[in-house]
Amino acid sequence: MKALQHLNKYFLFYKWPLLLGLIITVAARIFAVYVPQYIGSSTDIIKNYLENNTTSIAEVREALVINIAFILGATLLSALLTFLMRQTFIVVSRRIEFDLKNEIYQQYQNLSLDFYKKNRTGDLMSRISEDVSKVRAYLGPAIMNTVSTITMFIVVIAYMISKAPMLTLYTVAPFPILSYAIYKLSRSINQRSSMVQLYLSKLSTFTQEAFSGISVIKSYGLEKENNNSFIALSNASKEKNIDLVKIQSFFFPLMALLIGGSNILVIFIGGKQVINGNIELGVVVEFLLYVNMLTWPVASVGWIADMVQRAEASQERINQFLQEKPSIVNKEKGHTPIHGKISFNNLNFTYEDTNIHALKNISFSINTGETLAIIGKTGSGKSTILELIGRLYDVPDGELLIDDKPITTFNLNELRKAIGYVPQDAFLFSDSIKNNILFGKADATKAEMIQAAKNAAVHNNISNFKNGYETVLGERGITLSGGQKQRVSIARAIIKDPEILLFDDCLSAVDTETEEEILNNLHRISKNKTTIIVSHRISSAKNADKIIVLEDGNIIQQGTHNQLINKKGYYQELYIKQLSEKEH
Ligand SMILES: Nc1ncnc2c1ncn2[C@@H]1O[C@H](COP(=O)(O)OP(=O)(O)OP(=O)(O)O)[C@@H](O)[C@H]1O
Repeated sequence: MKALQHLNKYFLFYKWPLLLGLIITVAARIFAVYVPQYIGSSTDIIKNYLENNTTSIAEVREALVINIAFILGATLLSALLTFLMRQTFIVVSRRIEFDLKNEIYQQYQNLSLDFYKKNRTGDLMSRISEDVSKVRAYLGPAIMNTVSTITMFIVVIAYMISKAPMLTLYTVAPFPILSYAIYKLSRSINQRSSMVQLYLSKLSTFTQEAFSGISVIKSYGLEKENNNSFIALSNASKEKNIDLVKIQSFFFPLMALLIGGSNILVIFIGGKQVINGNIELGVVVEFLLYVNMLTWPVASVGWIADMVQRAEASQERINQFLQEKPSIVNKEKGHTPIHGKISFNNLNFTYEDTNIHALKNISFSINTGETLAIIGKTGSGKSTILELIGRLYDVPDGELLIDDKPITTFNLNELRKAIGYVPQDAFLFSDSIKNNILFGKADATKAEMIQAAKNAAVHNNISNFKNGYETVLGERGITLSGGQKQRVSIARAIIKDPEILLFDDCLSAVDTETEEEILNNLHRISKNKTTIIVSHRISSAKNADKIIVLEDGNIIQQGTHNQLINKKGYYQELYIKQLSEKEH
């Protein structure tokens, strides 16, 4: 139960509704207990009338009517209170579920990039959905049923003992067996339903992949093979479902068997006591009703025990993530204005997970308002430089200075607000183009949005869509071409009007003419900004104030375009190669 202690703060927060729920539950159960008493008493009234005939039929009728009125009243009150009981406990459990999901999501947002590298997306999703659901089952049904069962037990058993102690003993004797049997059965059912869930998620992952990659499947003519794989998976899933149904079918027969056993005991032992004159017939009737009334709570002890165990395991998984500390810590909460000078001094960087030494003894500097181009073969460390400037990773070896101060001395939020970053794989949300651009600045005006799109040379494309900026992208909407995606992503960075602009090979999918147009626009709007352009193309780099050439994590050349084309080396070779490609 240690992991579940995390939920205590929520219990404390919702203590009043929970206390109310407790009072209501106790009251509901007390009223429910009255019903068998009146039924038992009515049986005795009829029995006495039939045996002795001392009372008149009018008196019997009157006594029965009073009893029926009490039965009705107690049932109605108990039903009303049971309704309120659910309203309090279940509603509180839903509220805590909501709070817990928010807590987890907020933690996900705070955690650094390395956390996402270490953990699979499916795992992140299942902890915030399935695990929270299991914890919710503990918060709602489990606690509600526990309170209800305990109350019912105390009230009913105390009453039964006061009426017929021996008969009570015989009546409750099979209960532990019932609880244990249901516990075992619930465990088995839950294990099997976990398997069913697992196969369900395998099936949905499979179909999702198949649909996303449908063009590959079709172009390779693999429809049949794909279909067969689906059938195999689907069959396995069906088997798991059948396994579950088999064990589920035991549930109600087992309950019926155990209730039947208890009923027989009550009739047998109670009947003997009635014959001996120890108790009235009405008591046997009452006990029969109590047995049936207690069966579900008794069964639920086993069910709840399993539910709590599962909730405990789930909460443990949730706590694991909640206790993770972000590897990038914001030490500075105050205002730290950024101008945009960036310096790397003897910087080394190794990715912890792969142990790849991505940057080796890197030193360069770029002043506010200047443009730096980074050229280099694939895997040479270009993106890593940009990620370090965005402080997606911290640098253990060497210096990374912004405005001549260590990057860690800046308020992390302000640093990231000061950066407009266009990643290599332009990611757009399944939302309208407008919202995708405004992601960079939520309160931007329409004119600002259009200007950003014009600067990114994508305004004309967007205007040609039927719904213009309202065009929805992604699964529900249209698919943009690679170049269009890149340009919307550039517009998103530009609209932010940041001090530092980082472009990671984001012009690779646009033609050279459009590239030229965007670069000219950037040159105009980034006069006071620091701009870094990562590219494989000389055309993107040639106008930069400074160019560095990377190879295998080392700076192998640096200078201006004119200096570098006149020096033997990678840049000159690339220049000649791309020049001749252009001419052909
Ligand atoms: N998140 C990561 N975790 C581990 N290793 C990484 C990670 N990102 C990059 N690397 C490795 O670091 C090296 C440099 O990668 P980087 O992405 O910086 O190169 P790049 O020059 O931008 O390449 P490209 O032009 O293909 O984008 C590569 O060997 C790469 O495999």
